[in-house]
Amino acid sequence: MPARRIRAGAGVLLGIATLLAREPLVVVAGVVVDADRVLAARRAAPSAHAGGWEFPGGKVEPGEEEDAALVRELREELGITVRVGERVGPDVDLGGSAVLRCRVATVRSGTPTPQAGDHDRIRWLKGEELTEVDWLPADLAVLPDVRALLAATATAAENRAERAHDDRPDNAG
Ligand SMILES: Nc1nc2c([nH]c(=O)n2[C@H]2C[C@H](O)[C@@H](COP(=O)(O)OP(=O)(O)OP(=O)(O)O)O2)c(=O)[nH]1
Repeated sequence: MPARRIRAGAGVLLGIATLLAREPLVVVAGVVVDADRVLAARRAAPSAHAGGWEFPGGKVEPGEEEDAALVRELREELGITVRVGERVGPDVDLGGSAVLRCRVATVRSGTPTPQAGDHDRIRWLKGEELTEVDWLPADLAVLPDVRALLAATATAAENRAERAHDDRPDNAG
């Protein structure tokens, strides 16, 4: 093989290796919604984060899909099985080449209950209650998008209820 082609191939490999090396660690967190409310969890550990409220989740392990990681974390931490949906808000820099990435989730089974000592309280919050808890700093960047999501969900539910009301035979014009 000519030296020029070997050098080109090595360059491509180096480029890929550099890109992989720069891939940040993703902490995937669930914006678990139920109608017009979202689930918030208070961290019990480690001490640097204890007392701070967050969207529950954890680190995506090497080779693991992001949504599978979120399903695993919420099962371990809260004993629920979730369906994972779209991303919410921006990736938030956590320092040390890690980012917080939030995804919508809905509960398929179970009732959220702190399991593994990671959390000591949970709350279901409406949009107007989001400021009632002391969020971890990174999560503040996601709150406007969470508020918008809850507002959109509430509007969609109202529209569905109105349509159902209009469709009832006794309301037919
Ligand atoms: N899960 C989660 N972590 C957050 C949020 N906001 C925030 O700054 N973090 C930080 C706290 C931690 O330093 C890091 C996530 O670590 P973690 O302890 O939840 O992850 P993990 O369950 O995989 O941890 P471990 O296996 O290493 O114990 O991200 C958030 O909303 N959810």
